[in-house]
Amino acid sequence: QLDYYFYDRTCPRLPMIVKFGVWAALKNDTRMAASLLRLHFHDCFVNGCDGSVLLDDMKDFKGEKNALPNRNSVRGFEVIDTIKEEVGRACPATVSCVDILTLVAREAVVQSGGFPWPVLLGRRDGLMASEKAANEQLPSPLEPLENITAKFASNGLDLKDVVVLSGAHTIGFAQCFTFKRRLFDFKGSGNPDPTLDSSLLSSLRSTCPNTDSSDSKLSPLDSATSSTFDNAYYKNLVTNSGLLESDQALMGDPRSAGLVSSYSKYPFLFSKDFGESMAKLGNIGVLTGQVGQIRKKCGSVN
Ligand code: HEM
Ligand SMILES: [Ca+2]
Ligand SMILES: [Ca+2]
Repeated sequence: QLDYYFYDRTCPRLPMIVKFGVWAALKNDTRMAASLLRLHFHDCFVNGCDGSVLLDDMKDFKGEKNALPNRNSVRGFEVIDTIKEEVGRACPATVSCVDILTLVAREAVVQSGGFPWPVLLGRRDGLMASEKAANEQLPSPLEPLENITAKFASNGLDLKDVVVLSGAHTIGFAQCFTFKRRLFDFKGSGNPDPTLDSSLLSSLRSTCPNTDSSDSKLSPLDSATSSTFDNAYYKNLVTNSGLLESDQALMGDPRSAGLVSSYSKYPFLFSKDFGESMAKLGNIGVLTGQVGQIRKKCGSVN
């Protein structure tokens, strides 16, 4: 029921407004590309792509913004709100917040040097959000690949999608607390993670000293090219230079390691597969037809 031309007649300026809105946001803050891409992922993994992540706490439910994986971590809501207002001026009550977020995620990748992919449109905004579902369904960097793969599987995504979509970590940053146990006392061993390159280890230890006060310091997910959407993420994994445990864990299973190796050698293959997996991600649990609504403001239901 989604289609590529959904707003062609009703909002022809939509693509330009999204493009400009993302450009203006990245001009001030290149990291925002990563944050917007992640916001789309965190929406689609919790009750499908329905804009739930954008909702503030309401009278009858707690939103997802304060769920553990999101609190003090996801960002970019103001960018979505600004674009939504602009779209609303051009085409009142026409374009859903979730479609804007989906288009923004692609635009963020393209403006960071990645390739575009076709995006189906016509998703409608959901009426609720769930802090509990966000806590339960979003993957943690500390859980094993099997668990992460199971969370993807419950959204209709397979191991290949896990490997391909993890490539989103070619841009953006992580806070020290998300990977710190690799640096000092890995799983109670008293030693650092043996699958962490020693020169990366020493530079991470200087960014993230072994004190609680370093917990929110930032380190690039891709130490080679943190603001370019390329295949350097996979090259890093091949040389034990992934940042998160869940990143480096892709080398720990022969099936995922094989894919990592291919993407490290063939950037075009990565771009093609990334687009295909992003299209799958963007179609998870969508609302169409008369279900849901077109929100007036992305932070609240009408
Ligand atoms: C495979 C399981 C995944 C895990 C365990 C994971 C975990 C994380 C963690 C812990 C961070 C750092 C958050 C912080 O420090 O505040 C992060 C950042 C990020 N994640 Fe993931 N992630 C996963 C998959 C994905 C997917 C599928 C995408 C998008 C398609 C994605 C896109 C991003 C981006 C772009 C950032 C950087 C955000 C920024 O700089 O604001 N991640 N992820
Ligand atoms: Ca959602
Ligand atoms: Ca990169």
